[in-house]
Order: sequence, then C-alpha cells, then structure tokens
Amino acid sequence: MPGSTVLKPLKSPIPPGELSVLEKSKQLAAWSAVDEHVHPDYRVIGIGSGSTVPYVVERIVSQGAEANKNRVFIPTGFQSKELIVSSGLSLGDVDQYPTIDVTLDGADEVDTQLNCIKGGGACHLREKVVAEAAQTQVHLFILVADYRKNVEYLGTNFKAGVPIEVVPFAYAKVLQNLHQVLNSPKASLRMAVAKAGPVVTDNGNFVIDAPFDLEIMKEPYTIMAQIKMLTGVVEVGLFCHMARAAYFGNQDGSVTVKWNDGQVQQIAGSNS
Ligand SMILES: O=C[C@H](O)[C@H](O)[C@H](O)COP(=O)(O)O
Repeated sequence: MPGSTVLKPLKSPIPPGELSVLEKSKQLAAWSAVDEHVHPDYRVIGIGSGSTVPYVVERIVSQGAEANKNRVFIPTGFQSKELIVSSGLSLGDVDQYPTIDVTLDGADEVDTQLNCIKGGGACHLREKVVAEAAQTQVHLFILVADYRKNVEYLGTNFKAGVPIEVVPFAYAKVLQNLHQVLNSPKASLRMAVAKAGPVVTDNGNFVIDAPFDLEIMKEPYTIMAQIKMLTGVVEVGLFCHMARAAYFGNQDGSVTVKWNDGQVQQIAGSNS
C-alpha cells in the first residue's frame, strides 16, 4: 500500500461534551454509517467532503491501527486528503484504485429516492468519480448528513442551486444557456469569499450555481442530463440513483436511514 502507515489517533473536530445539537447529529450519522458499512475486510475506502466527513474519519480511526493498517483511503478533494493524511491513514487516488469497497460522503440535500445535491464545497466532480468507483460491485455509496438535509424534493432547503463545474473559458456561454434555454434565470458564477474573483475548483475550473423551480427539481435526472449536455460543463452536482443509503442524524439523538429500495428506518445513533 502506498503512503503513510503510521497510525495516530485523530483529534475529534470539536472536544467531546462541547458538540452543538447540529454537530452531534452529524457525528451520529457518520458514526452509524461507519459502524454499518465499513467492514473489517474492506481495504479501499472513499472519503468524501463536507462538514460531516471529519466524523466519518474519526470513527474509522477508532476502529484501531490493526483494522486500518492494510487499508488505503481515496479522497474527493483537498479537505479529505488533508483529513486522511493528518489522521495517519494511507492515502491513495482513484486513478490507482478505480474499484472502491465503500465510499462515505456528505450531501447538501437528499430526496426520498436518494437523489442528492452535492458541490456546495465545489468537490462534486471528484466526488462523483469516487462514488461511481464504489458502485462496481455492491453499490456502496453511502451518504451522511444532519437532519436539515433530509427532504422530499431537492431544493427545499438548499436554495443556492445546482452546482455545475465548468471549464473557465466556457462559463459565459454555459450561463447564457442556463438563463435562456434551461429556465434558470438566476444562475450565477460562484464568487470566492477571501479572494477576488471566482471560486476555482481543485481541478482548476469554475462553478456555476443554478437554482431551478421545484417542478423541475422533482425530476432531477432529467435536468441533470440536460445540464450535462451543455458544452463546457464538466460535471453536475446532482447525483441520481447512485446512493445505497443515506444516514441523517436527528436532534433527538436518533438516526434516520433511507435506503435505495424505499425503506426508511429509525435507529438509535452510535454514540460510544
Ligand atoms: O462539494 C462539497 C460536497 O458535495 C459536500 O459533501 C456537500 O457540500 C455538503 O457539505 P456540508 O456537509 O459542509 O454542508
């Protein structure tokens, strides 16, 4: 296995006892998903992006040095790469490991059919590749999130729109098509906060956020395919029919699990 094999305990993102209800719900979702889906014999594990993922890594590290010594972890961007390395886990890349045992990732919103919006952190291109790599055998792409992301229809709470990664020289043309052809008049280039100019992804591209009416978002695969057909679009932050299960931590300490066959479970969250 490539990369570092020196294992050391990962510091919890926030000291125990000081987690807010929201952070606790993320931790519950992440820990429950790891306990259920990161089996001892799994060797190649995809680590997604977002605010719930540090708790995924925290729980994986707690499985111990022996469990992790022959594993390799595949990041979806800068954040997860840093998490993997700082946790003393072995780093790989999806071009070395195109078949992944299980990928756990966050989401901006997840509907009843496990379609989701991703890319609020501009990571969705790599996230989709790493998710697909975990689909080759038993479809083990698992979502983890807090209760705010559990919705019936995409776009209910997450109003920023569908994240779309575009090659920089094509952004104006893609924006024009979104405004005039695909009925997203408020689509806009995502601007950086602590930098003048646009957000630049880990792949050197720009991101457009395109809000759509609820009626359009009720058919996410259709709008995803239409956006993807626009020349200059690299990837769309709509993941349709990809996840096997989604874990949502709730405010009361329970976890809601939605499965891709339509089943919904309420379980007690893993908390020790
Ligand atoms: O690009 C970022 C990813 O898709 C994240 O998984 C998603 O934005 C959720 O992030 P957070 O948990 O920070 O809201």
